[in-house]
Amino acid sequence: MTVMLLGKNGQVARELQRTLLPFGSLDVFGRDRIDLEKPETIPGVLRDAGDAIMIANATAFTQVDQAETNSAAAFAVNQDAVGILARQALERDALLLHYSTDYVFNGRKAAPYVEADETDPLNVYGHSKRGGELAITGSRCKHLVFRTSWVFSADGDNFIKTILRLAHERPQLRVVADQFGAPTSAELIADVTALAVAAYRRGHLPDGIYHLTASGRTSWHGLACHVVRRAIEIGFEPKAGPDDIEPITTAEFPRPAARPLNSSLDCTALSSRLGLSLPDWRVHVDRMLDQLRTRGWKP
Ligand SMILES: NC(=O)C1=CN([C@@H]2O[C@H](COP(=O)(O)OP(=O)(O)OC[C@H]3O[C@@H](n4cnc5c(N)ncnc54)[C@H](OP(=O)(O)O)[C@@H]3O)[C@@H](O)[C@H]2O)C=CC1
Ligand SMILES: Cc1cn([C@H]2C[C@H](O)[C@@H](COP(=O)(O)OP(=O)(O)O[C@H]3O[C@@H](C)C(=O)[C@@H](O)[C@H]3O)O2)c(=O)[nH]c1=O
Repeated sequence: MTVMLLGKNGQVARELQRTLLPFGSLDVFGRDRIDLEKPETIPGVLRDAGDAIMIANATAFTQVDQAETNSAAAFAVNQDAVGILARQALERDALLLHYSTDYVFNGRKAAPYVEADETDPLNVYGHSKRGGELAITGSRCKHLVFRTSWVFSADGDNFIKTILRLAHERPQLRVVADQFGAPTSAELIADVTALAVAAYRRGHLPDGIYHLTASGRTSWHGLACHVVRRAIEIGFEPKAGPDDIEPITTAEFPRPAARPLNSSLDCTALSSRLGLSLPDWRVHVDRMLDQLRTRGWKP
């Protein structure tokens, strides 16, 4: 019983190497084995690897601003490769696990987004990820797609580490305070993925797209202030404290890619089916900071 996992060193990929183990022997495909910017090479590589009961795709072109100028790579990895994986899953009758993003929405809804809400991505990354979703749902393969948001882990590159670094370099920071969402740990995503797969196998969870984030909401500014405050409490010594982080508007921090103002995802569909209470976003942020401290991580 082989589980093919695409992605090796990514935030979610690393955690899935822990939580998918009970479902079969893991065959991990890093960039060295499959380059998803060349989607046409995927069928050959997977054929040589043999059969599988599950294909988990934790890869993506995740550099949101770079996607604006390298849309060919973003669409190859986030859409075209995903379509090929869906066909591979269908041919093998394997379950395809896949991840998508809050950035498929335009962020203009006042309330948290539910799965059935209309998508309307604002940037190339969001368009390419929506393309990946459609490639799966249009393929008739067995699938679970989890839309998540603002992902972090102690191993990965993410906003939290960026803010810790900046706070150690500069006495003052400026961070947007009008984009809202739920910071979500790769650990939580991988844990809930395993629960979802188990429920799927028991027939308790149908194929589909599900929202999966931590609970609660904050802005990037709220997250940055929390991170710096907590970091000081556990012994980091940044130059900037929480009061030195200026709240600014999106317009005051121009970036190549537009980002949604409301990134909140309503996770009721998944949590109610799994009988789960998703933890507040602060729980795993604090855990990650503790991990960094214990490891002696230097910002
Ligand atoms: N990061 C975030 O804030 C969010 C992420 N998501 C989604 O969650 C999923 C996981 O994201 P996350 O773990 O944060 O991503 P990371 O950026 O941490 O990791 C990206 C992964 O994609 C792989 N990859 C990228 N390009 C290629 C390529 N050309 N060929 C082969 N492999 C490639 C990398 O491979 P290797 O390990 O070999 O280097 C790595 O495993 C993605 O679908 C993403 O869209 C959704 C919302 C927020
Ligand atoms: C570093 C920094 C960022 N910002 C702003 C810019 C942006 O609006 C916001 C987040 O910045 P980042 O570029 O780190 O995050 P970004 O790459 O937009 O993060 C997104 O990644 C993709 C993969 C997803 O799917 C999304 O869910 C989301 O996590 O914070 C500041 O205001 N000040 C700063 O010093």
